[in-house]
Amino acid sequence: MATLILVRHGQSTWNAANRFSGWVDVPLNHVGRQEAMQAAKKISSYRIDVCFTSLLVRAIETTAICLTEGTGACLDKSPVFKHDSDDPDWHGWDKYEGYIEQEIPIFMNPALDERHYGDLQGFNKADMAEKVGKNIVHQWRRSFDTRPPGGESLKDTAARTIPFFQNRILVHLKNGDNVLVSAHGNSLRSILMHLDNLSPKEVPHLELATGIPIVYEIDAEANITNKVILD
Ligand SMILES: O=C(O)[C@@H](CO)OP(=O)(O)O
Repeated sequence: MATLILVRHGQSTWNAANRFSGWVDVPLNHVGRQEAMQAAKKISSYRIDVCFTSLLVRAIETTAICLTEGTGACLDKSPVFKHDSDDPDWHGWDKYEGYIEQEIPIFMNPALDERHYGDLQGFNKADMAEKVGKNIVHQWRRSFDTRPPGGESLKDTAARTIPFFQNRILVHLKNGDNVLVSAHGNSLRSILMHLDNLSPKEVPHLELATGIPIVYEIDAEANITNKVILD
């Protein structure tokens, strides 16, 4: 038996500004770091053996905060990877009581990057809906096989996330390793569609909140025996 924890990164600066992000490497904002902290507390009772995340800092930073076991490490210093090195208060993780003894591998892979939003990246979602129509924007954002202009559909995203899940993540779960995956709204929607066996008609209704862990219990034959959303 193994545990798979999926968590969408905390709120980013462009989530707060309602802008299409995609592959634009925007960081968490203060709310997002607090959300990641809350996620860390919620999952602190689980042993994490291995992590997978994307190459985008909002997911990487969420992973790091999730591994602090809810101690609050690094919160006031984030963006944790861009702290001011001559900051007199900063001297690394050992400053925090939540220092983790266990070494946990973190694999960062572009297969888990958010869906590419093509020509929409950077634009405000409400403005775009005003310009081209709410239904078209909803199709771009939530349908399975409608591509945003110059971008990826959810189907395109699944074409990279599902093979990665099957070839790189599932092997750990079958070995009994507990896995944390911190990624993005749509890269995770494509994985949940696979795990929950959702149809292309059902998946447009699937929404993932920022920073809310979704926990699956998986047996040695890779069957899902339980699912819980820690909201
Ligand atoms: O802008 C994005 O990259 C995504 C996730 O934030 O937005 P949406 O939820 O609209 O697909």
